[in-house]
Amino acid sequence: MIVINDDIKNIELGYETSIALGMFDGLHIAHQKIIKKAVEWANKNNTKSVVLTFDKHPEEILFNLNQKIIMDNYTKARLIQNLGVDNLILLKTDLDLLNLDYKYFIKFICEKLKAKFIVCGFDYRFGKKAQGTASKLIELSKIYNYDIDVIDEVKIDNYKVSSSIIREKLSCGLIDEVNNLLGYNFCIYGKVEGGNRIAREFGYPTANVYIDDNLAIKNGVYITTTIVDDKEYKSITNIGYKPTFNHRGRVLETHIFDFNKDLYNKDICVKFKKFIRDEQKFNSVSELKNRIEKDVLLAKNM
Ligand SMILES: Cc1cc2nc3c(=O)[nH]c(=O)nc-3n(C[C@H](O)[C@H](O)[C@H](O)COP(=O)(O)O)c2cc1C
Ligand SMILES: Nc1ncnc2c1ncn2[C@@H]1O[C@H](COP(=O)(O)OP(=O)(O)O)[C@@H](O)[C@H]1O
Repeated sequence: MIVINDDIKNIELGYETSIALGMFDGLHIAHQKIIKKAVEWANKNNTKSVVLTFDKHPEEILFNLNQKIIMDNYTKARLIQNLGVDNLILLKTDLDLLNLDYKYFIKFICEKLKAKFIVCGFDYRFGKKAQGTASKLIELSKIYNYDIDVIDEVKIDNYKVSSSIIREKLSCGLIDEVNNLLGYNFCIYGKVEGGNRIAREFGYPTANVYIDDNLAIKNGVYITTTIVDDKEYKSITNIGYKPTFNHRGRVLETHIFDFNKDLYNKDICVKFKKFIRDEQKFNSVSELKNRIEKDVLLAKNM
């Protein structure tokens, strides 16, 4: 998959495309439905599939909010790649982009990205003051000569599947419900970096991945599995700031069961199954070690 992260003015593709439009935070089942349509159309019509999205949440820029997100762009890109997409375009998101007239945005999609098929969700909005809508895309399809599909609201157990509901549930540690709405196990992809090398001394080495402060996931300890080199292992994972050590920066730390290999610089994927407890400040390393022992026992027996 080719990933383009640039200013809209600099982007142009040299072939006809089938385009999925959306923010796609979480890649939940409705998002997957939209993207799969674009991939199917591209395969049938011998064009390339494109996911066109923003590199930052528009609300963060428009309202200067510290907008919580389900996943970072790295994880999003890996999941989109797994759906068989040819190109991921992450538009550089600033006020200039968000203030573009919606007609300019459609012109860009048709002329620079050479869209022959466009698919989006029923509530997709774009352009200045969110004036661009699915019905405007339908209207303009005759002028620009592209096919269009608009995906209806998807519901599970009477819940509307939406990124904001998933964010809310993630921030409460409700992983079962999150996984149900996503249609897969919530996961974080990242590269393993070095830490303080304390954990191996007390018997629980942890692969460290530094993560965004604005990821919605609740800090704490989770039962997980970790994928290393395409193999999936059982694991236990802490997310947070390691208050026992006055650590700076938010980190995901995963201890993989029955595993003993160097993981530095490796790309891993941690899949979340269940929240066990909040992260705590312990008075000593031995208290922390005792608690981790209990967590591990619990995780192994589940
Ligand atoms: C299962 C598990 C639970 C953890 N719980 C906490 C916790 O409650 N509080 C805390 O400060 N650190 C917690 N940690 C993180 C440890 O502090 C961390 O692994 C240790 O400081 C070693 O860091 P290092 O990888 O930089 O050597 C936990 C780690 C694991 C694997
Ligand atoms: N079972 C395991 N789970 C996680 N990491 C492991 C495991 N076995 C070996 N390792 C290696 O040990 C490193 C973690 O050890 P640790 O003492 O916590 O060091 P650091 O502080 O640099 O993370 C991992 O990055 C990985 O390279």
